[in-house]
Amino acid sequence: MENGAAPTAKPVIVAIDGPSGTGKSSTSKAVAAQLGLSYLDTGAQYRAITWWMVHNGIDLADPTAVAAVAGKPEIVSGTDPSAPTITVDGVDVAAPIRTQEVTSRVSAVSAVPEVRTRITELQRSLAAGAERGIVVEGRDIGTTVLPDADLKVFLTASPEARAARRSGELKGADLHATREALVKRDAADSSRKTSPLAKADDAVEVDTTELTLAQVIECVVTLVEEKRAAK
Ligand SMILES: Nc1ncnc2c1ncn2[C@@H]1O[C@H](COP(=O)(O)OP(=O)(O)O)[C@@H](O)[C@H]1O
Ligand SMILES: Nc1ccn([C@@H]2O[C@H](COP(=O)(O)OP(=O)(O)O)[C@@H](O)[C@H]2O)c(=O)n1
Repeated sequence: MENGAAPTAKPVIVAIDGPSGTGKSSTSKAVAAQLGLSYLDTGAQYRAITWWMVHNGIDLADPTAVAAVAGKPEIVSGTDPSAPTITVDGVDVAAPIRTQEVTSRVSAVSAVPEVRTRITELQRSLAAGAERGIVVEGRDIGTTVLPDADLKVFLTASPEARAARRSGELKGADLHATREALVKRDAADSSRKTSPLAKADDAVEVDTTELTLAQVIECVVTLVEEKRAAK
């Protein structure tokens, strides 16, 4: 090796998909931080474009109107797992994209093919630029965005466990209402025509219902290390 430098490890690409509240964000951030990889929350990108549409008074019930402006907002994602960021036209939208207003509308916007094409391009370009590799979490990463990922994980959990986790986050939120909203969003995301929420045939499925977050993180880190060793 020239100058005695250690051989550079090949970048590793990890796709983590699954419905809401299965632990994708928490797991992906921790795995990326532990392994020195970049991290991309693709749900935040769909939330950001939805926020921009709401902010600009676009009629979200009209897919043609949404498609017509899909290329307008500039969405920038920071991929450091210890401090992920998201801006739209230079505005920090990390907080406003988590409001109920955005959460209840994001499935309608993310179902529009022109929106998906635009956001998918951004995701592929960020993944290609990640020098050490990246953990990308979402709904269609293993099936559509990065079908050649080194490792694909599909997280699941019972609707009850997922609702309990979510209402724990949204202080005071009604458990039943949270469960209903979550199941409704999953149904919309799974039934859309373009790139629905789905497990890739070659994804490892991990049911997190009875696992602690630490156990899920350990399981995924082990899977990544096995793949890395085999590269
Ligand atoms: N295995 C787990 N057990 C208990 N709580 C969890 C587990 N995984 C994640 N959580 C918690 O559930 C909530 C939702 O997790 P998150 O990672 O945001 O899920 P997702 O990205 O799939 O929507 C967070 O508050 C997180 O700390
Ligand atoms: N790869 C992805 C990621 C998210 N999404 C959309 O974005 C929404 C928000 O995703 P999210 O990951 O922030 O959702 P939560 O897991 O935080 O509830 C989803 O309900 C989908 O409509 C998508 O269509 N494709």
